Amino acid sequence: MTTILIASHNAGKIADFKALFQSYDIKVESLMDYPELPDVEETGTTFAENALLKARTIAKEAGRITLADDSGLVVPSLNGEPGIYSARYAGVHGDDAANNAKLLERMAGMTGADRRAFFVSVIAVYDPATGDDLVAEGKVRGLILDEAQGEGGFGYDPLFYYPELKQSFGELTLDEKNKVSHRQEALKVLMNQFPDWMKGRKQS
Ligand SMILES: O=P(O)(O)OP(=O)(O)OP(=O)(O)OC[C@H]1O[C@@H](n2cnc3c(O)ncnc32)[C@H](O)[C@@H]1O
Ligand SMILES: [Mg+2]
Repeated sequence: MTTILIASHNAGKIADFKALFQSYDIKVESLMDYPELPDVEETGTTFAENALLKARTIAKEAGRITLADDSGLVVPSLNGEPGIYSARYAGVHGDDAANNAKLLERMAGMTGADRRAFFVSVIAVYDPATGDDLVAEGKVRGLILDEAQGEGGFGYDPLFYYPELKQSFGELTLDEKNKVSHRQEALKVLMNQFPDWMKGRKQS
């Protein structure tokens, strides 16, 4: 079976990809499986720059085709916050509870259309043998709730209300989220546009 390396330490994101890649019959490995690989500092100013930075750095270190996702929540009424800083919005990287609390605080008093938000995922793949890369983007629109709903998912999922299903992402199962999420859309675009890339190449 083909295996793809995902340049991520985020358990929630990795779980999303493991499930998403099942339909392509591709096995997923991540930085959790390779503690010797470095942490990549996200110094880019856009999701795409950071996704490419992570994919390229790890691909070169590992000597393998590598995929990275840079993603986040964008709230237009907060001028795009938390955006590329989503994982470290409240200061500590990966502290979901603190990030969610900060978001609610920043949105206190906002109602109606001001609570609109969207998730973005930019996925980059890099081939260290050729220097080729691929980039694709997905988005999903929703509203930020006044308080958390549901225990599922990760990150901002319990605060992200998805009107089409009348539930928050935190209330959805992994499979339900993976049918509509920004991440599945980005991956679908990537796989449709470049079928040879991951479908055809034999890894490991
Ligand atoms: O860089 P890696 O190691 O992949 O892990 P990370 O958590 O730092 O990942 P990002 O830099 O891409 O930051 C993404 C943040 O955006 C938020 N986020 C992204 N996708 C999400 C999703 O599907 N559900 C909820 N929150 C999400 C969440 O706070 C993530 O930590
Ligand atoms: Mg990160």
